Amino acid sequence: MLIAANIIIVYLLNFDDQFNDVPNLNALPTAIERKKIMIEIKHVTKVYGGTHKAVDNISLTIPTGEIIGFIGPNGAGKTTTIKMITGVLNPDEGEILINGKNIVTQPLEAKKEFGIVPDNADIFLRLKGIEYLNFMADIYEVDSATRKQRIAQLAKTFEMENALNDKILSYSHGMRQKIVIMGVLISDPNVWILDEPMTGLDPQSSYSLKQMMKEHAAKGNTVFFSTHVLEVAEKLCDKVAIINAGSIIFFGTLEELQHNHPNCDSLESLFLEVISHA
Ligand SMILES: Nc1ncnc2c1ncn2[C@@H]1O[C@H](COP(=O)(O)OP(=O)(O)OP(=O)(O)O)[C@@H](O)[C@H]1O
Repeated sequence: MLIAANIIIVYLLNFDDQFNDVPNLNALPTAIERKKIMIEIKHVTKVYGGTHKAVDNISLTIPTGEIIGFIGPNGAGKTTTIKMITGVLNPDEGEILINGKNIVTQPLEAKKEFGIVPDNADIFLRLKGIEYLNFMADIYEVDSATRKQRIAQLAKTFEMENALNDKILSYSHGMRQKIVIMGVLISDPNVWILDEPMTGLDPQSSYSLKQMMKEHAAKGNTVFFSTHVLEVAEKLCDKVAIINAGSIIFFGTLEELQHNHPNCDSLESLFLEVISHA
């Protein structure tokens, strides 16, 4: 009896040791999942034209389960960074891993881990919306039952049901943005990377997208998006990364940012303060 009790105690102690930083055992799988690192940017530099350092030795570690806002003034290096994360451009120095896959040396494996909404939604203009969605579903091997269900759901969310049989060429800017977002979401990637995703969206679609971003992160996934709209970043993000002239000048929570600058009462004033001292 005593031996059995000892075995149970030793087991419980070891169990507790393994998870001693997890406060709630009911939340165990999510807590462990959230410790995973999804995007690792290590000492990355990009030089245009041999001389212009658009991105200068930046490092960011982005875990799962969080929404990260990427903010900075015009020309700071946001799009260049996003293009390197997604394999559109190769860094001149450093490396980028998406869920452990190197975007330069393992591009096919790395690209399966994320979906990208680029800043320019003018793509595949000669295709009909539905053809584009099926094309994206084919690339990511989404089976027909799943794609049918996702297309119906996304079309409803973004109020695009009546537009899917029209050519993308005939769409407004906002509708083009919506079809690109739908094309990304159809494969349900773990990591969402979005470059200025709210631009051109009407209030309802913008609201829906923000809700979807929150739900996606709450499920233990990662959302990384650039924006100039600081109110959006303020309300939506778990953390912000601020880039200025190619360098990361802050990465952390808004509380941490505010702690460093107690006189500022909004992300806008914090942002202006940080940029002015950079
Ligand atoms: N293809 C290119 N060739 C040369 N220079 C470039 C190229 N693309 C960007 N740049 C320069 O690199 C810098 C960073 O540009 P980038 O587009 O990454 O900034 P950004 O933060 O996304 O800006 P914005 O908020 O205005 O979209 C800028 O000085 C820009 O002029």
